[in-house]
Amino acid sequence: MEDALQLVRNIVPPLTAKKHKGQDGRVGVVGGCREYTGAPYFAAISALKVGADLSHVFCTQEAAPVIKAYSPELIVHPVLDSPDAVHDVGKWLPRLHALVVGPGLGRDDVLLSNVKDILEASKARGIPIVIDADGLWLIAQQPALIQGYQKAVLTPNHVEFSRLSEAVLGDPLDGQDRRGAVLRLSQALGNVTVVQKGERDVISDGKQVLECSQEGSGRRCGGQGDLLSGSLGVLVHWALQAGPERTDGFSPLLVAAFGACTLTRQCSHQAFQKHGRSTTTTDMIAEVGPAFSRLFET
Ligand SMILES: NC(=O)C1=CN([C@@H]2O[C@H](COP(=O)(O)OP(=O)(O)OC[C@H]3O[C@@H](n4cnc5c(N)ncnc54)[C@H](OP(=O)(O)O)[C@@H]3O)[C@@H](O)[C@H]2O)[C@@H](O)CC1
Ligand SMILES: Nc1ncnc2c1ncn2[C@@H]1O[C@H](COP(=O)(O)OP(=O)(O)OP(=O)(O)O)[C@@H](O)[C@H]1O
Ligand SMILES: [Mg+2]
Repeated sequence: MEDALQLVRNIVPPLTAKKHKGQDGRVGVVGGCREYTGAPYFAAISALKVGADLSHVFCTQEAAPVIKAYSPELIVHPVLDSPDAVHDVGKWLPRLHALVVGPGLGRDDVLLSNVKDILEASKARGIPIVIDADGLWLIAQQPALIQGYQKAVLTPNHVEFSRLSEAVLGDPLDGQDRRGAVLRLSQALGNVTVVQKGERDVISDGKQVLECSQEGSGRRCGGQGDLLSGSLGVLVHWALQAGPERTDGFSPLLVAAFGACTLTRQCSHQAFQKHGRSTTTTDMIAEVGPAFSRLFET
């Protein structure tokens, strides 16, 4: 654990007067619909709190004013259900360092079809993509969408992992061998990085397996996974920018994923110490700064 933490510290960019706004990360979150506005907000604000300079949300028209009202810090585009959705998101892609696809996306067929085309356009540009929540639903329907794309990280929870495993390997989940199951899924997807969240988080790029057992808390309130995927959006950019020499031969995406898991669990731990059973994801987001300093700036 300590060795892997050091690798995360190695990818954190220094804060200097020589940089301009945007250099430490412009992240886009694709998600947010009538039912779910909290999830894309949690992901996008977490990216900012970890250290991205700009955080965009691409959501449906209806969700946009709600998400804007949560925070003046987010740039919110009400485009995902428009007939020109792919064009409207596509014109921002050249300016984005990473995309987080899925938090609060929902499962509407029109939205998923737009997201499919957005994924294709992002891959063509080589943009790193974190796929979570309903984005993983889409991947379970069409694994070919992400097959072999080495700049993708999937962040399934228990149920999402079983669904993917069934779709890709035809296997019901083997609960006994989580490391083997994650390794196999990653290999079958052509070395896409997979983060299986749970009591311990198991991470693999199809070659190596890391486990994160940082102390979290017993609270299982919704939104913690969104904090993880949003944080990972920034860390993936930082890790790729730092390159494999700073990650000691480990895949940069593996190191970024380990960082996001450790950070999320530490936020949960710190928030729980203050708020106990009433802890919510908003309390965890308030801990991102202190948790980050404690883990990665020592
Ligand atoms: N505030 C917001 O806007 C938030 C919005 N969110 C958004 O919601 C959308 C749907 O996402 P989702 O994760 O709720 O997925 P879904 O497939 O409906 O599965 C839910 C069911 O799966 C089960 N289950 C879950 N974990 C399990 C486990 N470890 N082990 C075993 N079972 C487990 C459990 O089933 P049950 O216990 O009821 O049988 C649970 O009810 C997505 O867009 C997401 O981003 C969330 O991000 C939260 C905050
Ligand atoms: N049993 C557990 N014990 C400790 N930590 C856990 C446990 N299950 C999940 N976590 C942690 O909670 C965070 C979110 O994981 P979870 O499985 O709840 O994601 P999720 O279901 O996608 O969340 P969301 O509600 O945001 O969709 C991860 O950092 C994970 O490490
Ligand atoms: Mg989730």
